[in-house]
Amino acid sequence: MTIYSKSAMTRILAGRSKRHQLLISLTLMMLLVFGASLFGILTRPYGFLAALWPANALLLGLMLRVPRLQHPAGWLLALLAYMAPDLLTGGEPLLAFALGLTNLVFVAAGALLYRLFSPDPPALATPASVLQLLLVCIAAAFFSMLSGMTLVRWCAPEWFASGLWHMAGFWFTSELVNGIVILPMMLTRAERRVSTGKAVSQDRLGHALPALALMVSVLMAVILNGPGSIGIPVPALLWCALHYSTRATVFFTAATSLVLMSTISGDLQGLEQSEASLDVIISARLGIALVALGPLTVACINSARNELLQRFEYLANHDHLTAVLDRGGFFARGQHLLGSANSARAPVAVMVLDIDHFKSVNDRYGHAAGDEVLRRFAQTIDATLRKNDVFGRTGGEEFAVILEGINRDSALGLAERMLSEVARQETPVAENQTLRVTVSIGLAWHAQAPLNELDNLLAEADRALYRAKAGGRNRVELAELA
Ligand SMILES: Nc1nc2c(ncn2[C@@H]2O[C@H](COP(=O)(O)OP(=O)(O)OP(=O)(O)O)[C@@H](O)[C@H]2O)c(=O)[nH]1
Repeated sequence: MTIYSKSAMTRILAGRSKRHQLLISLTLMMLLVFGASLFGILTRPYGFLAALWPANALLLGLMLRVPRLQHPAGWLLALLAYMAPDLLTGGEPLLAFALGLTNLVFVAAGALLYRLFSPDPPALATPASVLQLLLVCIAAAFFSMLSGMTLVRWCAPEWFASGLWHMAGFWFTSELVNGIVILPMMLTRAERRVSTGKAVSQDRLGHALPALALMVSVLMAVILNGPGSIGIPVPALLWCALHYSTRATVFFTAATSLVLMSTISGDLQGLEQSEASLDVIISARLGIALVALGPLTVACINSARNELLQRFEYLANHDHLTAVLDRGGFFARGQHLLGSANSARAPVAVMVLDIDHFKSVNDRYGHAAGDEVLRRFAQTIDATLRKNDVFGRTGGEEFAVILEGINRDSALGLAERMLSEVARQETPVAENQTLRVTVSIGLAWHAQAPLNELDNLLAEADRALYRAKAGGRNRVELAELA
């Protein structure tokens, strides 16, 4: 199953008061906007718009992930953080204000549009979310462009010497490409993949190949630097999308796009802002933005497919009532554990657990109550086990456990603890009525895991279980081994 881990921001904010959390979030937001704007300003040719402007997409992503930042104080502080680097680098106060407001228009429009799609914070996880990203970025870039064409033009008419339409195209594509390339980094959650059981060291070079191919193709694109350069990294990016997680693909796509953008914008530095050079940059930016959608979509489809496969695998190996391994899953994992215990010459313990007089629970309280007893019983036993122990439901009210590297006394002690935990557990079976059940356990322990089928070990434990039942139930019996 794919499990999403906590974001860095969530970890920083954990355990603090709400006010304290808001203060930390606002400070981090200001630092982010300030740093990203400063970086953008350094890529800005003299008297012109920046070649790379990640600040807006970063701020939008942050506001979407931490919605309480969308607060009057948040907007005001963000405006100041936009203006500060401009002023520190000798910018005109009025122009810095107009640019800051225009940047906020992108962020506010994006946040509003995402909220129209869904009240929940968006995540880049499905192909539909890539389409949503495109629509939001087009609309936000359009509104930001309108603001730029009015507010900024009024403050710095010289920026518009190359003509209104060209400037509109330049502004729009700049916001669009930065949005499509940067925003996914803020909207993708880390995926923790469940191990498939394959060797971890499996072909490290093979794992690195897509990334290496991408580096080579980006290098080729930079060296050739022609109109077709944008397409050169596409096959390698698609390979990365099929091979790595969505988050890694998002990172590779962003890095590739930023390299391509700075290469193309680098050509602008020192050039006259001729209509021809602006045309090239506008079309290149559009191309980069739209090309980036390909790997993002493939990564989302691939990750949704992997998640589905993992879900199927889970369903195929787990009992739907108790959520522990079913008979097939238990045998597959148990046999694997037995094999590794045998290779390590480690001791192994196998237990068979059977709830006592379970038939009478069904007969007296009904099948639903019996099901609840089974669920709670499974949870109780599971809570006594370690991560590597294998526990499953092997029959109706019969369960089994296999443990590696445990000595005889510890195995017996654990089984005794299971008896007492189960006997303590109360299960509601009717209104104002709870029920306690007991369990009998047959335990087979080997000082060194035998090269045996799991079936045989279970049969040994089963014979011990039979004696536990015959001996009065609610007890553990140790198998007498040859
Ligand atoms: N509620 C419920 N009952 C189940 C399920 N699977 C099996 N059972 C019941 O479990 C009972 C097992 O009863 P028996 O094998 O006679 O054993 P017991 O009553 O526990 O008696 P001892 O094992 O000898 O202590 C049967 O009544 C089955 O119908 C299930 O998924 N849900």
